[in-house]
Amino acid sequence: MAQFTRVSGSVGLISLKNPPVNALSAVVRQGIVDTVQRALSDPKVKSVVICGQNGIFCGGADIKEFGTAMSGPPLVPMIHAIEAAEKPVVAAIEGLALGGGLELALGCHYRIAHSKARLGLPEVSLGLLPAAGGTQRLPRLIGVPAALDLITTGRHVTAAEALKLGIVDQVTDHNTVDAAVKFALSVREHSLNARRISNNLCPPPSDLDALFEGAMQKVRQTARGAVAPVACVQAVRAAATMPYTQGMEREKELMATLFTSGQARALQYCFFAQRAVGRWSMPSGARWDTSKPRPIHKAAVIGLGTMGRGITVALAQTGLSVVAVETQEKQLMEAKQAVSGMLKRGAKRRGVAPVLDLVSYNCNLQAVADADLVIEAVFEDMDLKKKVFQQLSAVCKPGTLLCTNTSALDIDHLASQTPNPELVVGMHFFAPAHVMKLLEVVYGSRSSPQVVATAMQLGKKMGKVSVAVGNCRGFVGNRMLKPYMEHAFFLLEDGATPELVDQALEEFGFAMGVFRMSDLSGLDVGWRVRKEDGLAHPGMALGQAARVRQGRRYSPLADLLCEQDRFGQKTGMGWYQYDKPGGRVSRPDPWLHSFLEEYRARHGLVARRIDHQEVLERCLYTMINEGFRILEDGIAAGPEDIDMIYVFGYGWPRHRGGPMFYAGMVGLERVLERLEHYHQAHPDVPYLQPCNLLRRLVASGSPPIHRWREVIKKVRSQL
Ligand SMILES: CC(C)(COP(=O)(O)OP(=O)(O)OC[C@H]1O[C@@H](n2cnc3c(N)ncnc32)[C@H](O)[C@@H]1OP(=O)(O)O)[C@@H](O)C(=O)NCCC(=O)NCCSC(=O)/C=C/CCCCCCCCCCCCC(=O)O
Repeated sequence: MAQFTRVSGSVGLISLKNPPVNALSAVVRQGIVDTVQRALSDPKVKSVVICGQNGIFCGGADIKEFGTAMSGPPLVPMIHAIEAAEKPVVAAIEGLALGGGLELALGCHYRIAHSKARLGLPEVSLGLLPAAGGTQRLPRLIGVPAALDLITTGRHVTAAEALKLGIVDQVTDHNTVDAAVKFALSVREHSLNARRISNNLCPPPSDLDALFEGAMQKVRQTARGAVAPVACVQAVRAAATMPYTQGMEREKELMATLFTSGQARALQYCFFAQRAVGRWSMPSGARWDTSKPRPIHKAAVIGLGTMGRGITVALAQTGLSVVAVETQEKQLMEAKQAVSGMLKRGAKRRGVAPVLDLVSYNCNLQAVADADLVIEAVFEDMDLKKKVFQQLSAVCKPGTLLCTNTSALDIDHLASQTPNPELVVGMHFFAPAHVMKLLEVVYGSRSSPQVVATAMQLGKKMGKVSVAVGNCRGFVGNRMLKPYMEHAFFLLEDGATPELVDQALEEFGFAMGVFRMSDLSGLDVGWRVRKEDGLAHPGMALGQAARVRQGRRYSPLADLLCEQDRFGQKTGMGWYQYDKPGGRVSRPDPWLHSFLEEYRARHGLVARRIDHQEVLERCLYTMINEGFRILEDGIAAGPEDIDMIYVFGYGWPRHRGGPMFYAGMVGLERVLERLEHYHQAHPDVPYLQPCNLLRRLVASGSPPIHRWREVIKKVRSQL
């Protein structure tokens, strides 16, 4: 709703009230329409201030309403009426003015912001564009280049930047509403014509065509198939080339195509899913709102390889004091230099002082004795990790949380090495750990809810999207990666090339195709795991049973490359070739193509034409099938958990919502039918066998994703 009061004799104060962010719901819009009308018709009111309650101006349109039938007064005429008012209207911007909130402010004649406020038009990240006049008013106010930047990236700006750009007229460190009221009193007699942004022309850029071509090229390169950034450029172009009324028509037309698109639905799903994963639960019934995190003042990191260094940086940047431990002096000094460099660069980027003093370095494990939480990040080797856990149990003060950064190992087994398994939890970071947004918090069968809550809260403080998952081989992310990668290998056997598979996946929107990703992370990582599992050892790939292991289809292709030291980028060759070891730019490798031909000939395989659809179906549907198994097993509480893990940790295109959301978009019947088809063709690949939960969802009429949990619950209760 919106409240009206008269203050300082002649200022009508309209206050938006819709906690937590004063989103412009139907009720709020109606409230604004009513109160503006009241202010304009009251002869005692000479000027108007619009503000938001609880220190927040407005977080924009109510995203929850997007999926429902529109009701209440529409935003565009509401903002036009404000702009057309004959009394000066001033926006008092505290906290946030985002999306429709900023568009409302742009319809006002003046804008006063608090110095701590943030402003932006983030609609693009919801698959939309600022369709309440934002694409037409902002370029007229601040010029095309700056408007293109804000609208196509959706980035928020500080009040200081907003002042510099010309979005706001004044910034205050004091009470914003008081400042706005004072300002409103001072301008009550002023002429408003020049203050109505829609009356003005866009400042003409020097070379319009080149500017928009450049902008279009940039968004196409970075958007990975997302359509909203492209529509944003088109809408701003309309502002630069058309009269306001026509520009508004174009804005509306472009918005109409986006509004009902699958991409907008996917991105809005991601917005809510990202928040939903914070409301975690465990199969025991423990939950986020009943489990209190423990205070952490001092943390420790054991093992300062790539992961340990990134974790140290991420922890220190939250303001925690960190003890970083590496057993060898030389490695410790190298790590110190690397961590200090990362902290300095990070601080420079964020315009703050580096927190070098928060990190102390030590070769002696005894130094962690008074830490509240220890993250072990030594080499991925169970025996080594067990030893570290035993030592930590002897050294740490009672009650210290013991966390392991493992990507697949058994948390329960590690916990059993300590006298207090309830204090053990997995914290699976993604490289580089100070940059990547995902954290899998892995609870074991005995992890206490309080420990899970602490790890989740720490993840949040580090700026991560933390997802609580159960303990199984590979947890969620890597467990689903296995069938995905395995299928990519099978596709090579069947006739594809790494380039073809990667192209299909990159056109789908993945940041990187599976083979390019494998070259980046190193083929030796998976090889070591397969050797430990008894699936690979030298010579095995050549024998009679080369393509069958443990009773199922197996592709030894990756093992054969490893046997030739083709570990990917680090050795300058893998699925692709590179200029030099450590090179980043991949090129197709003729050697690899001949190798594949010889391999197929040796095994009597006849290459056939594989198209992009087959690549996507086989790679993605097996991955999705495994996702359903994960839900069935209770390893993830809901599909949102899986989707956020893939969006934030594995380069899944956000505008496709995550693998489980994508399955719903494709249609669960279709996914089931294709899995059945491929399983019939490849009965020796168990991953292709559609899982029970998928069948049950289809049998239940393929409910929308927000209703899957009901079916999941039933399936789990029958296990
Ligand atoms: C920065 C934030 C605002 C706050 O962040 P933080 O403090 O960390 O808190 P959160 O946990 O994120 O949020 C707290 C809770 O608030 C909920 N929330 C936040 N913002 C919104 C919102 N805008 N709407 C609804 N709910 C919101 C959030 O979910 C949390 O709830 P819960 O605790 O999880 O329950 C941060 O939240 C943030 O970034 N928010 C999003 C800001 C944003 O993106 N704003 C822009 C919204 S889109 C917009 O404004 C669009 C405007 C133009 C609309 C024009 C309409 C014209 C329609 C034309 C249609 C033509 C089509 C015709 C088709 C046809 O023909 O049929």
